[in-house]
Amino acid sequence: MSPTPPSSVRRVACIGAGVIGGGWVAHFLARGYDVTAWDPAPDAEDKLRRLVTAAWPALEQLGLAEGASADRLTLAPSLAEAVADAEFVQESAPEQLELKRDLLAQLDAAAPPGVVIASSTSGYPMTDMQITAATPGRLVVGHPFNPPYLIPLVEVVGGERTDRAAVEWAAEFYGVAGKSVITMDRELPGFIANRLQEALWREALHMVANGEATVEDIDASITEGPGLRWAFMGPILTFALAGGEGGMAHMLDHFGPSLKSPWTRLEAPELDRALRDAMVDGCERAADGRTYAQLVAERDQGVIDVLRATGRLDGPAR
Ligand SMILES: NC(=O)C1=CN([C@@H]2O[C@H](COP(=O)(O)OP(=O)(O)OC[C@H]3O[C@@H](n4cnc5c(N)ncnc54)[C@H](O)[C@@H]3O)[C@@H](O)[C@H]2O)C=CC1
Ligand SMILES: C[N+](C)(C)CC(=O)CC(=O)[O-]
Repeated sequence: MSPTPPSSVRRVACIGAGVIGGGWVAHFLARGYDVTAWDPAPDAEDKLRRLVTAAWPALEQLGLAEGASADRLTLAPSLAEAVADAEFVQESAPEQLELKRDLLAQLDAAAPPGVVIASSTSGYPMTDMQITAATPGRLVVGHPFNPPYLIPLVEVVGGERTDRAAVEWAAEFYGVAGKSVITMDRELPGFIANRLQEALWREALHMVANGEATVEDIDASITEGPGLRWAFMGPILTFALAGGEGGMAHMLDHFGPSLKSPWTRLEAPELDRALRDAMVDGCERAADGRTYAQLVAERDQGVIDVLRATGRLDGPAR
């Protein structure tokens, strides 16, 4: 597969430098890689450098790799120049299927042979994105979580035409680069975590649309409730404890019937203007005057505190 073993990679290209591409750039810089970025927006370089500057204090707290420096970021004038000598490519362009198809085909044409190209897509199966690429075997999904420089998880999965070796190479590379990897052996829309998040998200939208709960109530129901447990113990093992000494068996026998009630609605609500406005207004109230930059700094410190408190600064919890 790739001409470079995962542990020898030094040069990474990040294509698309918005919220997630910029987060990947910050992560790879902090891990000591040389990073070349490309983004067609005229103000992309300013925004990217601002994002990296804002993230750097958090990254310093986590501990920078030897030689890591924000000065090792280069903005390339073209897509082809960005990937010309890359040893790994991370694509983070907008979530539009046609755009991703064209872009991945262009990246495949321009990147050195065998170099693995990963897409940050939040839910498209690679099978649907790789159809126009000349050598689709090296295209994988590497789905991160916001911000990629702090949230360890990456979900790795290939498409029908992806070589198994590319999936294995990507999983190993992300591990070397400090990520916590789940490798999936089949494609699911939304992968694992977004499928779960979407269920919660849909229920939240229904509650706001129907005036059943406010944005603030919904957020507090997670941060003051199950979210505290989920930071270190997953939802399934957590629920096993709900069965007391009887564990999951008692939990299912006791609460299984309520699954049929059902508590959830799970059909996507109509995202009409009224619901959109209610969500936006609710978030403004919840932000309570804090700017985007203040919220990012608060979130970053919160994630670091949780990682530290759960002993995960040096690797994933197991
Ligand atoms: N925002 C999030 O929380 C997460 C997003 N993702 C995925 O990451 C990808 C990027 O999303 P965001 O960073 O949120 O979007 P964004 O809108 O913040 O950034 C997208 C960037 O792509 C650039 N762009 C536009 N056309 C392009 C092209 N043809 N080639 C390269 N770059 C192009 C834009 O100028 C912009 O800077 C999407 O696939 C999304 O699903 C994945 C995990 C979380
Ligand atoms: C909102 N989102 C669906 C793009 C989020 C993700 O894909 C992962 C995350 O960061 O929660």
